[in-house]
Amino acid sequence: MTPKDMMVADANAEAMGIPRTSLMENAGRGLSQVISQHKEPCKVTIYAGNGGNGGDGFVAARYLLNMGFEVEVYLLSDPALIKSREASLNWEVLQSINKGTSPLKVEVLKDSAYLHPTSAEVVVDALLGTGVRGNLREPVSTAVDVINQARGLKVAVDMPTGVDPGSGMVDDKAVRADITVTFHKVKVGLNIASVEYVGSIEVCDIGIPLEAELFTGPGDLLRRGRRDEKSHKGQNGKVLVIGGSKEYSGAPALAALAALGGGVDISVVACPQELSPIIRSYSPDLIVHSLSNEFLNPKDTEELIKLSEKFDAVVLGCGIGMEEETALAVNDLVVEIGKPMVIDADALKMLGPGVIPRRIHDTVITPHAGEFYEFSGRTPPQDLQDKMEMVKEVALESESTVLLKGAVDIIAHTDRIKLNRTGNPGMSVGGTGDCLAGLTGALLAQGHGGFEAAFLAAYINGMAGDLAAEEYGYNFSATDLLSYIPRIF
Ligand SMILES: NC(=O)C1=CN([C@@H]2O[C@H](COP(=O)(O)OP(=O)(O)OC[C@H]3O[C@@H](n4cnc5c(N)ncnc54)[C@H](O)[C@@H]3O)[C@@H](O)[C@H]2O)[C@H](O)CC1
Ligand SMILES: [K+]
Repeated sequence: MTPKDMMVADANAEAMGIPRTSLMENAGRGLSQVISQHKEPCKVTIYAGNGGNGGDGFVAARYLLNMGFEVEVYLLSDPALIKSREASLNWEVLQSINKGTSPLKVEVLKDSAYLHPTSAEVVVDALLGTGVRGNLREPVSTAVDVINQARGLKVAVDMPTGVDPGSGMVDDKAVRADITVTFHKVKVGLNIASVEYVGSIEVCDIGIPLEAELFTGPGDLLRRGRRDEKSHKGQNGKVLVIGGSKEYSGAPALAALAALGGGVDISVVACPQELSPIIRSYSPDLIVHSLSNEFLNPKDTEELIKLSEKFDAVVLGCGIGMEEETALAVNDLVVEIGKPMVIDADALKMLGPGVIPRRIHDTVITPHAGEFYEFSGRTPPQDLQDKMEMVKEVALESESTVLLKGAVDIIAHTDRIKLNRTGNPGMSVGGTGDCLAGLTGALLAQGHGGFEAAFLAAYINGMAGDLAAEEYGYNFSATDLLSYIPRIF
């Protein structure tokens, strides 16, 4: 997993009720167990940084003492600069252990000049883990040299300090560990980095449940990038919504407004001519592009393909209707539009098999069970596991991300799968699916890949529905839901 995946899993676990102190406790205890499996009680030196990695070291020190080890802990930072509450708490615990009765030495080394070689039989690198940024600064940098010069067994906590947890690259120098004890899952950088740094890898379970990764949670919002402080118009995404028909003028408008709630700078509805004054009248925030006729048809395709070039993502299908000519246009547009695309509602029923695989850009399809059947010819089974398998198969066959909407949304792409359980029975009201499609388009336009855009949109849309339900019970409309979307961000 990437460092970001780890941050998300951690935050989702916390939202599930598992305190960060428990995760750190499990990490430190796991680390001490690995050490005790390799060495009889002896002298251990722990070099600790001011982040969570150092915190794991503080916890391990406590367990090692209980096992009969002699422990010295060097904190390479001002204790006032310890980053997290859980690391601070564990630092305080070390202060309260009686140095007279326990073979423990704790020292603060703010300056590399005070670092000396260690003769300990085990040397622990608890300097930096997944929170490392940029080149190693002092005194951490010198501490890496001291660890590498030591003769004892070198144990790295989570990552050898100096190895980038995402890329596995070593810029200047890194700890050359004999063993790396990593938590929950192997970080991608460990798999890429040379074995001379990583040594042998031991994965330690710290009690993060499967659900913290399988289900979306508030931690997933950490996947969003920061908005550029000097943003100019258009930089945060432009979405084109193609939809609308005689019966359905609200659907494309809801999708376009949801895209604005999702943070894009520009959201345009392209709709049949006779609808455009109606859609314009809904909101001054919407830009409306008139097409030729009373329904989408092949006469419009060339114009739409050209228009789409100005956008970052396209949402196709909301309220588009079921005219035969519309189906012809939809089949062309899916293949010819060279942008990430969300395909929703009626458009899904019109696609011939194998049309989507001819696209080169990310595609997300957002069917409910009925549309899923019309698109794939398969009825989603009741059993969740079986349903997950089926969604995965359809995602593979259609070379797209499939977001099957339901009480539990299932989102699949290649071998990846996510479940989303935000939302409530009030969301069976018409239009909430259009909001979801528009939101997904917004996230695609902002650079998220199809899979991530889809599961984030499902989470956010459901959360917005849950806020609406808090206010109105289940008697809310899609317009009510819309107004809550920005709050979730
Ligand atoms: N993710 C989990 O579920 C758990 C993680 N644990 C451990 O915590 C670390 C991640 O903690 P974090 O505080 O985010 O990061 P670091 O410990 O790596 O420290 C960041 C800290 O270090 C300083 N710093 C950053 N870059 C540099 C640099 N180039 N030179 C010098 N100093 C640097 C800066 O002050 C940062 O704030 C994870 O790896 C696990 O070991 C848990 O305890 C268990 C749960
Ligand atoms: K480390």
